[in-house]
Amino acid sequence: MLSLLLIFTIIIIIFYYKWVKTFPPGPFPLPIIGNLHQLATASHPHKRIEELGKEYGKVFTVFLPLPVVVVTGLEETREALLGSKGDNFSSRPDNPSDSLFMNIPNGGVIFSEGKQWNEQRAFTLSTLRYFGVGSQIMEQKIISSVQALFDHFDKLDLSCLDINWPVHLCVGNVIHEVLFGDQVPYGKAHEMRYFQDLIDEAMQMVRSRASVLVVQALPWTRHLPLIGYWGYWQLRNIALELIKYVNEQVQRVQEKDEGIEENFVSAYLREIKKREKLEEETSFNDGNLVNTVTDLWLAGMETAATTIRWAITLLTAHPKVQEKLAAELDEIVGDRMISMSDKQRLLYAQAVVCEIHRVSNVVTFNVFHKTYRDDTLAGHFIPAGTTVLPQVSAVLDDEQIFENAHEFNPERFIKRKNDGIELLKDEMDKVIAFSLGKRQCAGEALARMEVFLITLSIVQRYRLLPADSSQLPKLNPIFGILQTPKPFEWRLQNRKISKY
Ligand code: HEM
Repeated sequence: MLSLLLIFTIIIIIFYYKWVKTFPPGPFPLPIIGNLHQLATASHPHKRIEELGKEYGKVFTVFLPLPVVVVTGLEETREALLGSKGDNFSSRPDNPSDSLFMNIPNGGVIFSEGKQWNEQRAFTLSTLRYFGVGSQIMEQKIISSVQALFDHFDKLDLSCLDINWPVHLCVGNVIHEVLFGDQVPYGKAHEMRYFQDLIDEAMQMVRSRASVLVVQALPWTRHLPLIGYWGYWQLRNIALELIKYVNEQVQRVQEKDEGIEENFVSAYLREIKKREKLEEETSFNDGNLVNTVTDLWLAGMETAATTIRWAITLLTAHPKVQEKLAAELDEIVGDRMISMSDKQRLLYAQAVVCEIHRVSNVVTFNVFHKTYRDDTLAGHFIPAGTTVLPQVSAVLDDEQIFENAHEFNPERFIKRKNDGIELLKDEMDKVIAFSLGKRQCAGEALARMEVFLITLSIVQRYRLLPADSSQLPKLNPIFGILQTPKPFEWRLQNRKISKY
């Protein structure tokens, strides 16, 4: 009996390693746990992934314990996500931690796939455009949020303050207005503050708990006591609270509360009615409305706000870059409000903002993709249904692409000539912070406008200094779902009295 069991186990192991060989090579996996032991014990799993990329090439497989094909090279990411293969690499795997924020199965736009995703994404992009993303209408919304931030600063002691929360609310208000039609005044933002703290708590849990990784790898463990609670249900409860807030906002729009302008939710409600009349199968319904809006609210607030916090941190740590940037703003914009139409003349600012996106590198792990059918990548066979991780953070950090990648150096995107400077557009295109192709960030145009206008408006108005002049901000990040800067205390010095 024992020898039969042994033979059976050996056969299973032989088949396991034959199956392992059908994927691109990577670190040696163990049966059952794959490479989990190598990643779960790393203090920063996404950095460990980057290191593996150096060992095994730009396309390799880690078993968690199911295979994940990791792509860490720029050319390989372009091959997978752009051109003829782009469609095939655009599906999403069904993963319990990715569905934490789902209100209905396959709901929303970030983690859904197939026809439902197609419909939600197309509607999201066209509605964001309709509400002015990429035009002066959105510019006005952003500037009015910046103005509210400055009015708030005017009431504070600027000799020592933590700008984290005010900046979050400034960015949060832009997406709040797009989605729900109004902004939240600084004096009445207790509820938003509560949700911000809740999101921070969730990020902290994901960062510090091995149980989260265990549930992600072995979804059935979420039904076990303790591991399930720590690794899934506690996070799910936070997600449900956030979904409940979005639900209340949707109701406010439905009941047409006073002061609410035309917004994403009202456009979505109209779309539901339109599709009902057509009597065709559709993913537009109340459940998906809440799901898509939750996706946009969370993705739209956290990533852009964190990038702007990085901008402020990096510019404080690099006073020469800050002063050069302020000088360009003085020369080209002067005292008036900055506008997107200034962008083409603000060449140094463009290089600085591009370097901010690269160095802040906020998305630690990209969202998983999945292939629909068999394919190849960099000469490797990739079977249908394989989970693929286009690890954009590894590209932004790659020393072979960006010399001295760990340094904040906007000059890398600039060619100096006798009569001025020229931007190195091909180099800037390598900063793929928003990923590429069919799944490329749906809020990219909005995020770029926010980071550009908010960062530059702050530098135009204030000199960013450390509250304690003997201490510059530390640049080693806190790793979590996002890579965030460490808390810091600032002194803001008015460069001049603003005229707007
Ligand atoms: C600096 C800020 C931002 C960064 C760095 C960023 C980055 C990303 C990345 C890396 C992805 C995953 C792409 C992939 O699957 O390969 C993504 C997806 C997404 N982002 Fe952003 N994002 C930012 C801001 C925003 C904003 C402001 C919004 C909303 C208005 C937004 C909405 C989305 C959505 C809806 C998706 C899912 C797209 C899909 O699966 O079709 N993001 N973003």
